[in-house]
Amino acid sequence: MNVIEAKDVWKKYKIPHEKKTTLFETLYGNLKGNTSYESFTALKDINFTVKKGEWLGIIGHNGSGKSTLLKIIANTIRPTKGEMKVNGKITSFLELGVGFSPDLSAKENIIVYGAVMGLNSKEIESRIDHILEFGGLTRFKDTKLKNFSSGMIVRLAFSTAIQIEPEVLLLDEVLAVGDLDFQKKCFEVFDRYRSMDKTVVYVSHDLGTVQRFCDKVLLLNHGEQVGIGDSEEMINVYQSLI
Ligand SMILES: Nc1ncnc2c1ncn2[C@@H]1O[C@H](COP(=O)(O)OP(=O)(O)OP(=O)(O)O)[C@@H](O)[C@H]1O
Repeated sequence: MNVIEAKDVWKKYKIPHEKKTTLFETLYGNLKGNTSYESFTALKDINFTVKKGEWLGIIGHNGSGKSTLLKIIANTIRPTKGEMKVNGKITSFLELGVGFSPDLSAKENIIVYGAVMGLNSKEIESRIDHILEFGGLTRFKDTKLKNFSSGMIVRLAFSTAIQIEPEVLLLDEVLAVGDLDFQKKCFEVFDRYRSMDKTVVYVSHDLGTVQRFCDKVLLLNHGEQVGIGDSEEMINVYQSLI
């Protein structure tokens, strides 16, 4: 069964030409209607499928369109052309951090997120301690998120996401924010996910983990799909582009 299906997906962004630095310039420019836009194509004709239980890696240089593609899968942005179909309860790592509220404590954010993901209060309660422990954040359970470092927020986001156990998980550079201890814990979870038939889309510059965990890899270059296939083969193609 295909969990994710991308068909002829294109994404174009509109980039304003003039740089407006003040509110007056922005309003005045808009009134005059003289803002000109340039179209930038971030993704060109992307096609792939991901089956249940498969791990798809997405690799490519900075700006090649990886995060844009992940956002389209997560349905936070829409493709300009084409179609992205997703079957299953999806947790986007990108969205998760964004959904957190800075004025709530770590514990309160977990409760809100769990409720949004459809868990009842008993199910949430039983997971809170483990989530905080996994993220190394037990001491900070009553601290408001606005007092967290960006790394702590990402750790809380990831720990919450994996405990909620989504069917499809989108991961963007999760390991980049953690220390070695956190990375080790992530690998344990990744191993568990692989044995549990979870579907994962993993965007990373860390080619070692991509090769270790992904069944297949999509290589992007300047928004174009260079290829999709065997992880080792695609990593070799990527390295030959450098
Ligand atoms: N909202 C936006 N408006 C205009 N251009 C954008 C927007 N978001 C992304 N882009 C452009 O689209 C291109 C692809 O960006 P994207 O973030 O998807 O790349 P990436 O492969 O994830 O990069 P990185 O490896 O640096 O995270 C970049 O050139 C970026 O500047």
